[in-house]
Amino acid sequence: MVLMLDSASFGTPTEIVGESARFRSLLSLVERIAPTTHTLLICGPTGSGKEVVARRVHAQGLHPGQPFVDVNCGAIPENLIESELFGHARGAFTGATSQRPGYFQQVGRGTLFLDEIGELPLALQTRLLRVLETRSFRPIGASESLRFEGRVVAATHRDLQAMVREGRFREDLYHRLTVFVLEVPGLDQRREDIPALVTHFAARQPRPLSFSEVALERLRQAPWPGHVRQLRNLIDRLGVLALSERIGLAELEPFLAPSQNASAEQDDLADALLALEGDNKLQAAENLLIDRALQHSGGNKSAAAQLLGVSRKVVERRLKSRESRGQDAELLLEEGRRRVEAAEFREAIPPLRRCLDQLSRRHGAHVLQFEAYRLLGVSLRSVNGWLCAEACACYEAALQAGEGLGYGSELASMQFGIWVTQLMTLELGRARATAQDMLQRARDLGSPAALDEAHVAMANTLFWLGDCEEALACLARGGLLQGGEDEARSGLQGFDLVALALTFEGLAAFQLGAFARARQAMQRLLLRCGEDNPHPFNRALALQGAVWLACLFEDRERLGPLAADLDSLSEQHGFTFYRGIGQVFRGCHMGSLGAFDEAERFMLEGYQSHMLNHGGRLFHSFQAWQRGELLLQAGRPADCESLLAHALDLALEHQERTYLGELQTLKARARWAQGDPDGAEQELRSALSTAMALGSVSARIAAATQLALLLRQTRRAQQAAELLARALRGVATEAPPPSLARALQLLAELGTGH
Ligand SMILES: Nc1ncnc2c1ncn2[C@@H]1O[C@H](COP(=O)(O)OP(=O)(O)OP(=O)(O)O)[C@@H](O)[C@H]1O
Repeated sequence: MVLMLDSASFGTPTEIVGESARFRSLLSLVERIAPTTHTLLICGPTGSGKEVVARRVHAQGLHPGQPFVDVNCGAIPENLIESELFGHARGAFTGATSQRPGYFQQVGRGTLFLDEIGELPLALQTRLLRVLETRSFRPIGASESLRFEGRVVAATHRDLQAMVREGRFREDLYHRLTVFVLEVPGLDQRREDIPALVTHFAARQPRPLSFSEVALERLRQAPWPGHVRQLRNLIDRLGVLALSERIGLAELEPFLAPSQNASAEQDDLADALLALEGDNKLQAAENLLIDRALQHSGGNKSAAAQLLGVSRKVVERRLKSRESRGQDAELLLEEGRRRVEAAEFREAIPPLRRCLDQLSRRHGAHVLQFEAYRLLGVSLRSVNGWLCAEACACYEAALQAGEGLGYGSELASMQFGIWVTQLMTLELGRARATAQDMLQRARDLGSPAALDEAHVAMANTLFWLGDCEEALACLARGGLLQGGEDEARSGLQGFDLVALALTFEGLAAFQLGAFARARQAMQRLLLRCGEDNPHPFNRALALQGAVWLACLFEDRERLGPLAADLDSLSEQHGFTFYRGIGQVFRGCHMGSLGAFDEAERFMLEGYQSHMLNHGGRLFHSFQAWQRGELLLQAGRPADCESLLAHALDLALEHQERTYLGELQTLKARARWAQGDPDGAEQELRSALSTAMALGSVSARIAAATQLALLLRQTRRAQQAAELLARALRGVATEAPPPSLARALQLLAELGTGH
């Protein structure tokens, strides 16, 4: 840890060199952000100049006369870091003989530079977040909180986003820190700056050096994996050791070649150490060294200590502290498990986080790590809902730790949890990859329950990706289409997989124009919706499928009661997502009765409060289609068009293709209603080709019907008849939905010249 309150800290601008376009644009960003109080994150490779930039921010900030406190989060021993940051009251713990102000207090209104923020243990990340949110902190053992008046500038050379995904960095803290991010480019990104930097460092030598053009060029071309710091070190060495003050290629080469080889080897070694498991690489490297020395010495501690160049006592102390850390981790895990078993999920989170912190420094602790990540994932999910990204990251970490430990079905369950989150957040590409892994895992396990679940997951994902034919084929491959009325297949999670399979069978069949089959699926779902279904969640699943199909078939009589039933059942049992679906369909029903305002209110409430606010975006295209329809009918075509434009963007961005044709058709109708038939015609033609490309018969019927109406209105009845006839060719007319009946009616009218 370095604590610096040097002269540069109090307003003297730190010299900073760099003329390249990339560096100049960084400096101009600094100039704009510095005189604010925003928290900043500075990213860039080690030695690129992150601290120099932080000092520049301070110097150009609102309080350059206040302290600049430099804290290296990776270098403070973990047991001291809390008291170093927050300070402590007298007697707060053994050895706290006097009160001590922490850095948050020492910094006053100045800048607290948290270097290597990625090394901060999870428990302290939580505390830091709280300080940033409340602008106050409480020293250990103190009764009163103090106000934090300074500014936090954090820096890291790590990929914090990846750490968030791995559950090693808190997502909420990440978002708090990344409102403003300054990227310091590595030296390889701005070689133009090398000559100026060389001149700058050369001038600071006891004997100022000068460089020949070729020598400068050689330096410009050389690799600089240690960036500016490595360059500065080289010039410093030249300053002391070069025989002449004028540096040509001959003087330079001996310093460059061997030192670069040596430093490259050291870099390789350091990189290998940085790739060790766990958060605290220093601790991991130390463990590795001690273990290796003990191996060489055949377990003799004195001989190992000699190899390490320390006393035997040091080796013993380190081994002991490692042992006690291990015991702590087991106790913490035990406490976490007890809490989870007592459904005290919120209380289970802190001990589990601490446990994982400790385990991260231990090798081969996969069993404990698996269990701790699993329990933490369960707890986070219970507290924050299905869409909690941190919970998902915990499941992913558990999956990694548990691989090869023989926890087959537990891992499959966790993978299902990950898939649900990916699906709900519309990461459809990743959801498909996860479903694929689930299929493979289920086959390896030889578990029919896991296999059923994986097939349903894959079919569901394929449906949203717009591949309805493949979704049906997948259900068939999984043997999920032949089930009788009372068939019960519940997978590993205990859900009614038959209800889900019927839902996606019905929806996919509808899109493919197999309307009789879709109606049959709806009938079978209706049988599972009744009050006699003893499992509320399974009832909600069946209701969801039935109400959705009733809406597609414009079956008003069923739509209203089913939607109300789904809404109240979900409210009663806290099924947030299904509550949202219930309300959207209630809106659809009210819209069909002409109660537009109330319908819109229900739809907005359903989608925004119960889905979007919880991070769920699935169902977005369907609800936008229905809400757009409502706006159009209510005489608000401009609102309809802008809603649809946004919905189309989002759907395309996420590959959510199922309802693309419907969205495009509706957008075209909105344009037509605003007096732009040419624009509408173009859009309808494009909707028609989208529907063809996706193989969506229902979207094809909708687009062709509208286009035929438009052509008829613009005196091209012949063309209209041909186009519609072509579009309807081969469509099965058995049990048609009203949309097909209307299309057939129009075709008949066009044929008879009406
Ligand atoms: N643009 C610059 N102008 C002048 N000196 C610089 C510049 N960038 C870096 N330096 C010098 O290079 C050395 C390394 O810079 P600094 O400590 O800011 O890097 P860093 O990215 O914070 O490194 P780390 O990730 O290891 O903390 C320092 O001696 C600093 O003075």
